[in-house]
Parts: sequence; structure tokens; C-alpha cells
Amino acid sequence: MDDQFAGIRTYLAELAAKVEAELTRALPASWDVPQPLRDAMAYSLEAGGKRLRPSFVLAAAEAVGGDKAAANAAIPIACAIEYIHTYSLIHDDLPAMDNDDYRRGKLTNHKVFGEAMAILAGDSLLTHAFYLVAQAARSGGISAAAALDISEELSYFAGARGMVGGQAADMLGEQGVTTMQELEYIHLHKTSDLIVFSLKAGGRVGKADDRQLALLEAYGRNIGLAFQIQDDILDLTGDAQKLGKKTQSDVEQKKVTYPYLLGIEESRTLVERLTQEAKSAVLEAELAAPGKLLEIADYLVHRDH
Ligand SMILES: CC(C)=CCC/C(C)=C/COP(=O)(O)OP(=O)(O)O
Ligand SMILES: C=C(C)CCOP(=O)(O)OP(=O)(O)O
Repeated sequence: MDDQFAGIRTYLAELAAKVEAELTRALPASWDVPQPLRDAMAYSLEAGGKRLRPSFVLAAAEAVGGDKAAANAAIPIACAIEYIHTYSLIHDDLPAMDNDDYRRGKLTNHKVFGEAMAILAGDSLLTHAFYLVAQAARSGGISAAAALDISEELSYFAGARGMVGGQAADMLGEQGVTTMQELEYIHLHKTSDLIVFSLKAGGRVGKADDRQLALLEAYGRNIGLAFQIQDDILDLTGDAQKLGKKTQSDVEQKKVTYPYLLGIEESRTLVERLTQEAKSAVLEAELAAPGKLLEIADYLVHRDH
């Protein structure tokens, strides 16, 4: 990838490293739980991944707060969203959903631990995310009021009105014709909503006002949509090795995607437009340090994995 992105890649790698360090600490060895369940949870959490959503939590906290102190306070919330995202990928790969064999460059969770344990590992990751938010307030890292807002929004954006609703619509869409409007609903909910949550939660830790939170939401909505369209493009044109998962999966499952409805070139143009709209929202928000959020937007349009 073009070297113009070296700086933002380093920044994102630093944020991801902060999250990596805490992710397993959030799953303590002292827990008295069945070993296969613990192993199945750790397997997918430690499989890598871009750590995009937790990085958005930290980047938003820093952009609003203007320094790294806010980002450090947001680390448990960053772990919480990665727990939820990881659960969603484990369940998405199950035979009843996308039936995929590879994820993050490794065999999928159910291929290693069996379907029952994969479902339960996902359930445990989801549940534990809310514990992490509560603990962030209990340890004094964030205020109780912020933890309340963040838990409420986590439930909203990850649940039936958010990601789960989007995934349900995606599953139903596989069986019939999907219009542009339905497709936008699917992408906005199954993908944008966790990204919107991440930006708003980071913004809350950085003490954003309501106007800034609304603009961070607009940034997340557009970036999330662009990110999912890019994922659909990469499913057709990308390299399975780099992506760590199978390509041509949408075609095999007869999924209706943006490239299917619009063609690849028009989909790329749309990704560019959504990215510009996302950047405009960040500029309008008058954050203390918006630069990194702008750079991340540009970087994501050009990603190849
Ligand atoms: C409640 C659940 C299970 C939510 C899953 C949400 C989600 C974003 C799945 C991956 O989408 P995808 O299938 O388009 O991506 P990939 O190509 O990574 O499988
Ligand atoms: C929404 C989509 C496209 C699912 C995969 O998300 P990521 O591409 O962020 O997956 P990881 O890097 O976390 O594995």
C-alpha cells in the first residue's frame, strides 16, 4: 500500500497494541470456567484482526479530549467493543449463517471447538462486554454517568435495533430480491452501528458535547457504510491470504451486495463519496485534534485487507 499512509498505519498499530495488551487481561486466568469455553473465547480474541473498532474508541477519545489521557481512560470500552465484534464474527461464520472455514487467517471457531462451544464462546464475549463497561466506572476510569450512557448505547447499537437487526436482514435478504434501500439498512446496521458506537463512546470519554456526538455519529455512519462496501469489493477483487478469509463468498452465497447492484467502479465512487462526507462531519465538529480521524478515513478507502 502507498507509503503516504505509513504515519497513520503506525498510529493505528500503536492503538491496536494498547488494546491487545488489555484484551487477554480482561479474560483472567483465575476465572473458574470450563476450559474449552475459555479456550474458544481466547482463540478468536487472540486471532488478531485489525482492531478497527477499539482503535476508533481510542482515536475519538483523543480527538475530542485533545490528549492521550482520555484515550487511556477509554481502553476498557475499546476492549468491550472488540469483545462484541469478535462474538459477532464467531456467530457470523457458523454453518447456520455464512458457513465459513477461515477467519483472521485461522480456522473458524466452530471448526476448532465445535458449533456448541463456538455459540457459547460468542455468548460469553457478548455478556462480558457489559461487565467491562461497568468495571471501567467502578475503577474510576470513567464516570458512572458515562458508563450508563455507554452501556445503553452498546445495547442499542449491538442489539436488535442495531447489528443483530442488520444481520437478521442480511440473512433474510439471501433468500429473495434485495433493493438498494434494504441493502443500505443491512450495511448500516450490521456494520456501521458498532463503528458509530465506538466513535460516540470514545467521544463521551473525551467529554464531547451533544453536537459533537451527533457529528461523530455521522462520521461513523458514513465510514461504516464505506467500510462494508469496501469489504464487499474486496470479497470480489481481494487476496484471501491478505484478508485472512475466503474471497468470492458473497457470490457463492448469492448475496446481493453493492458491487452486485452497482458494479465495482460505481461502488468505489460511492466509497470515496461517503469518505468525504465522513470527513466533512469531523471538520464541522471542531474537535480539539481531528487530524487522525481524517487520516483514518482516507486510509480505510485504500485498504486491501
Ligand atoms: C449478530 C451477528 C452474527 C452479526 C454479524 C455482523 C457482521 C458485520 C458480520 C460480517 O459481515 P460479512 O459477512 O459481510 O463479513 P465477512 O466478509 O467478514 O464475513
Ligand atoms: C464488518 C465486517 C466487514 C466484518 C469484518 O470486520 P473487520 O474487517 O474489521 O474484521 P477484523 O479485522 O476485526 O477481523
